[in-house]
Amino acid sequence: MFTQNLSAPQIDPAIVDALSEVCTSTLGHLRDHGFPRGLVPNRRPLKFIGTAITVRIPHLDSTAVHVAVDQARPGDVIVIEQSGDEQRSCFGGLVSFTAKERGVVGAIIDGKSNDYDEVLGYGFPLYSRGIAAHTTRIAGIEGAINVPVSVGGVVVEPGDVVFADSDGIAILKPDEALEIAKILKQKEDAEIPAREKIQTGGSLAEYSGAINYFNN
Ligand SMILES: O=C([O-])CC(=O)C(=O)O
Ligand SMILES: [Mg+2]
Repeated sequence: MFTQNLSAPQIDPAIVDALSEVCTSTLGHLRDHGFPRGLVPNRRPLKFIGTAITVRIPHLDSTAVHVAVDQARPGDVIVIEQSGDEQRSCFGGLVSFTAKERGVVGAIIDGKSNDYDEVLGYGFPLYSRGIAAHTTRIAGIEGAINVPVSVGGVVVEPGDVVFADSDGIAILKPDEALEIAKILKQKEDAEIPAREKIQTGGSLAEYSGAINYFNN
């Protein structure tokens, strides 16, 4: 069975601008959910922020990936669940080439990727569970586009904000993203005077508060 829902509205460009100033791991200091686990980037440095187009495929059949990538919009991120099959690749050179041509800014694949050198040559950034020669096929079995999916233990809904950089991936809701970006910027800016103080003999443990736990 194939399901195809319309793509969700795209995220406000102000979200992309605000998040491009900050790091995913700054959010990691502040909360514990929304970070897909076990996925690795195909290059570093890397950074992309965009609107999730989600795809769920069964282990063998990447029919829905090809259809979704064809229909992607500039600024989208393709987010793929492989129904628990982490070993096969559904995303190689031609899929990456097409995605890039459509203006897709990156991909998150809860499976492997292939055509490593070719994808690198296109400069197309993606996160996956690594590289594999064992791939999916166009088998016409089943698949779903723009349904909630699970990647690296995180539920991603169509229209969610995908915020990825060299440190990892964070999945945000559009209505929280601007406020989060502001908090992350404040936190990162606070490190500027801290670095200056440390250079002149100041204490890291005092800055972080760690010292408070060692005062006997
Ligand atoms: O065709 C696929 O599904 C994967 C692949 O090798 C490519 O994208 O070039
Ligand atoms: Mg190929």
